Amino acid sequence: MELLTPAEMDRADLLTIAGGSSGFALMLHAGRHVAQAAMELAEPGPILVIAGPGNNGGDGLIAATELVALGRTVHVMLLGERDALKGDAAMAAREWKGPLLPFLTQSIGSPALIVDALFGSGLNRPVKDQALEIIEAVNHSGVPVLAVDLPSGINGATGAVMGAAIRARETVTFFRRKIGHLLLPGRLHCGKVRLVDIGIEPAVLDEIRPQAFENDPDLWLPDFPVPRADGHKYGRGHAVVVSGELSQTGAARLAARGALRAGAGLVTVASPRDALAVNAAALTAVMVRPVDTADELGAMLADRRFNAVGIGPGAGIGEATQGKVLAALAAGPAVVLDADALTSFAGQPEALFEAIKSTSNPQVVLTPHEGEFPRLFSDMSNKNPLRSKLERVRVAAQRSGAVVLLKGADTVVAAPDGRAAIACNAPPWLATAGSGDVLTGIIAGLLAQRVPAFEAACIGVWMHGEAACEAGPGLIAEDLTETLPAVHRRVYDELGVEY
Ligand SMILES: NC(=O)C1=CN([C@@H]2O[C@H](COP(=O)(O)OP(=O)(O)OC[C@H]3O[C@@H](n4cnc5c(N)ncnc54)[C@H](OP(=O)(O)O)[C@@H]3O)[C@@H](O)[C@H]2O)[C@@H](O)CC1
Ligand SMILES: Nc1ncnc2c1ncn2[C@@H]1O[C@H](COP(=O)(O)OP(=O)(O)O)[C@@H](O)[C@H]1O
Ligand SMILES: [K+]
Repeated sequence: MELLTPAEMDRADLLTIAGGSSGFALMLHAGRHVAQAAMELAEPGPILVIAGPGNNGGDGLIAATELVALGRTVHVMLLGERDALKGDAAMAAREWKGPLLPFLTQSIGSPALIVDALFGSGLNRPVKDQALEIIEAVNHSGVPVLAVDLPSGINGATGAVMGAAIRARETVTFFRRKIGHLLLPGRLHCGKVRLVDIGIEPAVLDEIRPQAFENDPDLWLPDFPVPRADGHKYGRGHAVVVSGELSQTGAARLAARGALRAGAGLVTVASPRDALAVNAAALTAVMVRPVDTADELGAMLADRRFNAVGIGPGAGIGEATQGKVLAALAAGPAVVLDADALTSFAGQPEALFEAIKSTSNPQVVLTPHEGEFPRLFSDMSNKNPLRSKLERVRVAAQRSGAVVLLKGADTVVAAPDGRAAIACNAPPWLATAGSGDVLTGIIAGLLAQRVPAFEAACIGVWMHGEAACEAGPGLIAEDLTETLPAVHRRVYDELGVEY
């Protein structure tokens, strides 16, 4: 499903109003949904609504009015003067007939639930002074919080904490989720996100054309590769994984098994001769082939049946790996570059980007983690607080000409054309040695089945996260390939494919 920036949400609002609805009607729907969620969440006892000076506060005041009508005791605190409210928020304030408590930490007390309607998508600077004190006091109170639209203090476009932010039990948001609900740290502040309909027609999206999506099957289901009844293994592609030296061959084997489990018809490990015996002894369904140099790899890949290559896990850092990367890009299969394949171009990323842009096959995926990413995009590290992870990855994709996948709990995949997907299905136990190697292999396996690069990266990330959920806590990288069949079955169920 599409993800919106606050600016895109404002356009959705304006297009709806231009179509004949009123802004206040949207606010009434929003406030009522918030009240409904509060009824479900609150234990018996009073409910405190903390309202801010804009329309987020307006939603809170409608919710407060509705909750009283539903028989609850409600207290309201307002930041600023009632008379200073404007537009729809001023109309909402006229609906609230009760008193307003002073905007002080002492007013919080110990309610059954706090409705956080302080700031939503209109947050435009770091919170300070009174608002900051209230946010911190709410977080310290231990009272469950229901956030309206966004936990106050979270930037809806970036997920950043602007000074301080509410930690909510649940967040009710309207029409479509915002990017800040998925990107960290925002996601961690939202609790469960409840998406409600407030009367905005999905048709407005035809005009807004959002380019960010949640990475879930809705986004790529038609591209999911399913073996054909009349097919054979050669029809499912032949992936190659490049192995490192004798002492570091395990990473390539993990990737190779990932490629096979992702559905590649055949997988071959291109192994240095001195590591051939160790690779051959540890592999069964995966084949091995001696390859020491970039020239040898190029010669092997001249056989176009090898249609996808994964390089990087355990490859070794330096000129030898650089050469193999350039040989793979020149040969024309789809390519996924990870780990050492990326680090080998640290300080000279232009050579890599040039090779990517001049390849005859534009299906190239880069899969850095946050440590590797600035080695290629030095001005785009996560130390730069002005750019969100989404923006950083989009810039990287545009600059490199490749699909870029930046790993983490909120893995972002972006294509050079601006499309981007944010994942939120990976459990924390996925952060374990070798799990990234398996991801490289899964993507290579999908590319071998001719899934386009953006979709291959998205499907790979999603399946990897699901495989980790399936394996559960205690997961080691080897488990991921073994739980992938259950993940395939789940996608088959969604596609209605019998098995
Ligand atoms: N769009 C839609 O379709 C719908 C939107 N709806 C709702 O409207 C919400 C957006 O409303 P919004 O635009 O009025 O912004 P909002 O979040 O209330 O904040 C703006 C106010 O806060 C202030 N302010 C900002 N930062 C501050 C700071 N750090 N510290 C202190 N003050 C700060 C800012 O002040 P100013 O910049 O003017 O000084 C202004 O007064 C959205 O989240 C959703 O809940 C729904 O009703 C349904 C339909
Ligand atoms: N906190 C987290 N929650 C969920 N997934 C995570 C988290 N941290 C890392 N991951 C995932 O774990 C994998 C680690 O990959 P990587 O850093 O390449 O490790 P390795 O090099 O050991 O294989 C990536 O898919 C990444 O997205
Ligand atoms: K809020």
